[in-house]
Amino acid sequence: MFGGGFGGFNVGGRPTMGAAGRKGNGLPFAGIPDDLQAGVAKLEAREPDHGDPGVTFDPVGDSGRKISLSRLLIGRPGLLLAASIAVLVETLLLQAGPYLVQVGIDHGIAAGNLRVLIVATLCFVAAVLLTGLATAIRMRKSGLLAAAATRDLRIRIFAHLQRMSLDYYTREKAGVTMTRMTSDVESLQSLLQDGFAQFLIQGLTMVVVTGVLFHYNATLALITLALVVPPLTIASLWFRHAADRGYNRQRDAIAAMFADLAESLNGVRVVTAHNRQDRNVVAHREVVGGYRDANDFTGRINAIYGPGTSVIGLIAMAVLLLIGGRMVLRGALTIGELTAFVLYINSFFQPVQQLVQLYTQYQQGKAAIGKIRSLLGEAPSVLSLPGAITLPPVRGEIVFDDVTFGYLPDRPVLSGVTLRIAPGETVACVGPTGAGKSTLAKLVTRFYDPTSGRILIDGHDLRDVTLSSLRTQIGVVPQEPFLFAGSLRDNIAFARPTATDDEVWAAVDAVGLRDLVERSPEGLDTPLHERGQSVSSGERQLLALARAFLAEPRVVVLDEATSSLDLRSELRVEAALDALLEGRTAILVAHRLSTAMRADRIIVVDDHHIIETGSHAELVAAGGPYAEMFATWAAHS
Ligand SMILES: Nc1ncnc2c1ncn2[C@@H]1O[C@H](COP(=O)(O)OP(=O)(O)OP(=O)(O)O)[C@@H](O)[C@H]1O
Repeated sequence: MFGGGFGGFNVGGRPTMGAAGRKGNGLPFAGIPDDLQAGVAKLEAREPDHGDPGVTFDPVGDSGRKISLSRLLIGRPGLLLAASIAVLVETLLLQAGPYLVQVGIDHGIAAGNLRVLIVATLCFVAAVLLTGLATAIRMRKSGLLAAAATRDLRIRIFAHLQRMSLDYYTREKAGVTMTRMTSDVESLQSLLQDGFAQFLIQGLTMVVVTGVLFHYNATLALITLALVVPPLTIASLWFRHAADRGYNRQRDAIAAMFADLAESLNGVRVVTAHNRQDRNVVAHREVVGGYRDANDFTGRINAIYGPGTSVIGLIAMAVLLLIGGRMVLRGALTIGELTAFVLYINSFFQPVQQLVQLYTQYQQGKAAIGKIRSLLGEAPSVLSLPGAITLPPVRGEIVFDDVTFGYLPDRPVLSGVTLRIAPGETVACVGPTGAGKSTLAKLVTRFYDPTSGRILIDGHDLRDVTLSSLRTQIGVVPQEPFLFAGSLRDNIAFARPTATDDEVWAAVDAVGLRDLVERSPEGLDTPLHERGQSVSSGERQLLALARAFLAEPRVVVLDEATSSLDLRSELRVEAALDALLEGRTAILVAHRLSTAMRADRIIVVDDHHIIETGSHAELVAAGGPYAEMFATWAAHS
């Protein structure tokens, strides 16, 4: 849309103010000149219409409608009906060929009637042309059906992933999740686009051909079926069983391959720095080997089943040539009928061959839909309860009431924690590595729910309020700030995309980033690279603070970055922090005691508990663990 091209945005299909028109950033936007209006209208008319996806985001849960292949198919009844009619016409017309050959031979050639021969030939050509037309219509309609169904499915999976809680992402590898969205959805798409239509065509062809065979000669038809049906049934039952196993194995192998690839790509810097490339290649060879084995297995079973059914068919054809030929010699069958019979038998076996291929495709689709269904069936562990209320604007009192929590049920990280943070108070949380400081912060933002006990904000249990109303009032600055590919402005205004330029600049100024923005070639519109690779680590921290500042939360939860900054950057971050925390309730997970010292109160977390609490001066005077930590720190700095 125009929004993308001009950096502006689009309301109701009309371009509105573009990037160039934003205050303090180049020339004022004067609108589209009259002489360009016609061109713009033309371009707009050519913009693709993506239609209504029919999927809305519900933060509480998935629509709950179980997905199945049949539901995906009947989701667009109009398209399905059109495609089915086209399939019917296509199949019937395809079978007209051998009949017209028989008429041409018996009533044209054998009877010496050129007119009949010409009419039969013309009918043949007409049938071929009409078949082509029906095929084109069928492909178009089923293509549309597949594209629409998989688009909806992709949006539904994406919405579900947005809803999932953090424990899901800890448990599941990103690559496996990516497989659901890519290869799984794609195998469904190819099944919907071509697979089902082919299933219908080939199945219908077999029925029509069987009828025609009986019409020509019931004895010969019975002999044909007796010859082919038993071995074909046995072969198909074996194949079905083997293919089920094979395709599930293949899907798992693809997921493992994606998972390994995604991890290597995400960790490329560490891999390079630690010279792990060769070992990674060896490890990847293992997973790719697993995928090769899975493919090899399915290839082997296809190689047995495909040619096996071919051989059955061809032997049957040879036997029928003999039996049918004798009937012709006895005068019980005409040559034309025998020719048509043999041609029809060929069109009886071709569908069998095709159905083999389709069965494979069907297995893949079924395996894929099973995996997608179980993903969609997984409920987020943290969700807004049915009666949850909207959290009214808070003063910012936070209470931990006898809170126990562990990522694994039998391994508590925090146990019986009780703590009250007054509105506007800044509490720093210190303690040894792995003591549970970040966990405490994650509980306040309700990334996880306590195993027992309650966390209250202004007297409301976090579980009794909606997640969105809670999180709009809590600003989170994570230990490793994540920046998205997009402009500086998009990243700063991430939590409040509707913020005005003045508000964005105020946040920029509050964290002392004006220099960076003014130095950047396109000011606030300067694009940032994926994950903020194009800015320094200190700048990333400041941008994260600006983002939290702009969101104007009542409560700030800040997990201090552990990366060390030079003195100047550290002073800038500290000043930015002061601006952000001013007048707000704050929980700081402090990795530097210099940060902790600035807080109103310090809590020391160790051994699953809060072991000390008080101001810096009080704790130093108490001579406990904090005083010890402080003495060590002071001696080394
Ligand atoms: N997602 C998780 N799943 C399982 N265990 C986890 C998870 N996150 C953290 N842990 C474990 O919980 C404990 C507390 O972790 P936490 O991140 O709260 O420590 P911390 O005090 O913030 O440490 P640091 O100072 O290193 O940031 C650690 O033993 C850690 O291994």
